[in-house]
Amino acid sequence: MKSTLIIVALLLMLGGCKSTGGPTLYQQLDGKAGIERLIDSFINQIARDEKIIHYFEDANITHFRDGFINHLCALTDGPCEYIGDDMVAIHTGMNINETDFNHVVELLINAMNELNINHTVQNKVLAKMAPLRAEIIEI
Ligand code: HEM
Repeated sequence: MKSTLIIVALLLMLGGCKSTGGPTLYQQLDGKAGIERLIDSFINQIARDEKIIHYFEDANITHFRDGFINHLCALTDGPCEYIGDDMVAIHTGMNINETDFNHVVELLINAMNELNINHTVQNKVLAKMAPLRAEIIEI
């Protein structure tokens, strides 16, 4: 738990770094099919989590799934254009605190572990997401 938080904090600082050459992160995640598997596992994690599920009480899960898949595809340099609302617009009013944000990141890590995604790739995914936290926490 503690080490996860330290890793997330470090990744926050690394968030601006770009990789050069080689397969895209999208390809390393096994493309669209891999991202779909990951988000399905992530949604299962959220559904089982008593601390987080209440945020999703009024959410349309199919819409959330499609939006998150598309967003992650674009974020990992895949062939997608995210056309949903921006992160601030979506999360405004949810009052997500830092603890819950970190917990959701842990659920995503659980999902990546469940799918045996290697830790180098996991860290790259987290590094892409870390800069978004300011657009999501306590807004
Ligand atoms: C870096 C972390 C996060 C990212 C990248 C992210 C991204 C997204 C995306 C792409 C969507 C769907 C957009 C669409 O409608 O097309 C979404 C929806 C949502 N997110 Fe997040 N999110 C993050 C963290 C969180 C956290 C920590 C929570 C709650 C604790 C949360 C709660 C929600 C909820 C409830 C919705 C559904 C809103 C609705 O449809 O009514 N998100 N998020």
